[in-house]
Amino acid sequence: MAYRTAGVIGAGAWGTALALVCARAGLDVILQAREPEVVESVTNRRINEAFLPGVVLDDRISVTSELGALGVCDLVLAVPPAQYMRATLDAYAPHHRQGAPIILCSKGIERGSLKLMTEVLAETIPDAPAAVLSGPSFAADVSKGLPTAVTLACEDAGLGEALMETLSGPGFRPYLATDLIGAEVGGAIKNVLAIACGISEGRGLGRSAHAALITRGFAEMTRLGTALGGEAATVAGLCGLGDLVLTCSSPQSRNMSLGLALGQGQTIQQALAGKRSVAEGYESAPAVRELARKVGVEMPICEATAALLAGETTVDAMIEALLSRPLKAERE
Ligand SMILES: NC(=O)C1=CN([C@@H]2O[C@H](COP(=O)(O)OP(=O)(O)OC[C@H]3O[C@@H](n4cnc5c(N)ncnc54)[C@H](OP(=O)(O)O)[C@@H]3O)[C@@H](O)[C@H]2O)C=CC1
Ligand SMILES: O=C(CO)COP(=O)(O)O
Repeated sequence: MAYRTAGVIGAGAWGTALALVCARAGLDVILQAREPEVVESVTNRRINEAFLPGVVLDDRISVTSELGALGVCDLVLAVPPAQYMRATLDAYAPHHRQGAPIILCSKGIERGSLKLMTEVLAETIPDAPAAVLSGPSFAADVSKGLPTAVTLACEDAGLGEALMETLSGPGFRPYLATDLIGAEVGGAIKNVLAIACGISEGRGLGRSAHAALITRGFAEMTRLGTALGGEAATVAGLCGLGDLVLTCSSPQSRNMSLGLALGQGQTIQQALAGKRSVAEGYESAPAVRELARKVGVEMPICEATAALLAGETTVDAMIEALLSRPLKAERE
């Protein structure tokens, strides 16, 4: 089918950047924002001052506070912070147009249930065809039209191909996958690892430690992804390794910059004070730790980061604990 109208749920930086991607691909877009201030800013000034300042939005994008307005959409991108995905989809469910695919674009694991976003979707809007869009993609870069490549995962390869073609544009290249789990795990875990890399950077541990954290972190991500039924090859793609490299390498990342602040000696309260934007690694870390334990997967970097974020340890004790772990074979 030809998709004409896209709905975007969540007008944070990423939802707004993805609305631009859809508009540039020739779709009419309805962007749903929870906050009246965002609706006002987009309606009257054509910018999202709160979450993506300085970027003029395409005329094809209209904004609404009403989830019900998305009932006419041929496809929907869900982009709230992961911990709000369930409540958001529950509220949207009665309005959803039968058969319209939902592309999950948030990166995280639900606390409490320890569920991935596709599982949350299956429990809230069970009939909706699901896809996952994830990869190295800063909203600021994408909104400027800078070249970006992401993974688009969909179990129905035909639908995935249609979505890939619909969303692609000169600066935006989705690559197709069929493994939803691998795609989701990569995006969720890289945020926790980026906090760890930020801590290392903030503490001045050097580039060698940074490379070691990325590599051993990637091993953790792969172990969890495969234990949950995902494929190692997916985790090694844009949605996993690609996003890990991006997020761990740039203070432009909210997660890495949170880690930087912690490594430089700020408390968590100080590091998060006054921030409206979400650091998903902080939000998902307890769920990642619990899930790893539940499925019996060793994830020492994520465990240590979760412990620090929970106030159970200090930066120095965290580093000491990681460096004094028993020596072992690299492939274990
Ligand atoms: N920013 C980026 O570069 C990228 C972000 N992502 C992912 O996209 C997701 C959204 O992040 P991002 O757009 O950056 O978010 P931002 O930090 O820019 O904005 C915060 C978002 O939280 C929403 N929000 C706040 N409180 C609630 C609530 N109670 N219920 C529902 N929504 C709420 C806001 O919605 P509202 O405006 O309606 O208040 C807004 O969309 C995250 O999972 C993130 O990891 C993925 C790739 C890139
Ligand atoms: O997911 C992202 C880039 O792919 C954005 O990372 P941050 O949420 O850490 O800013």
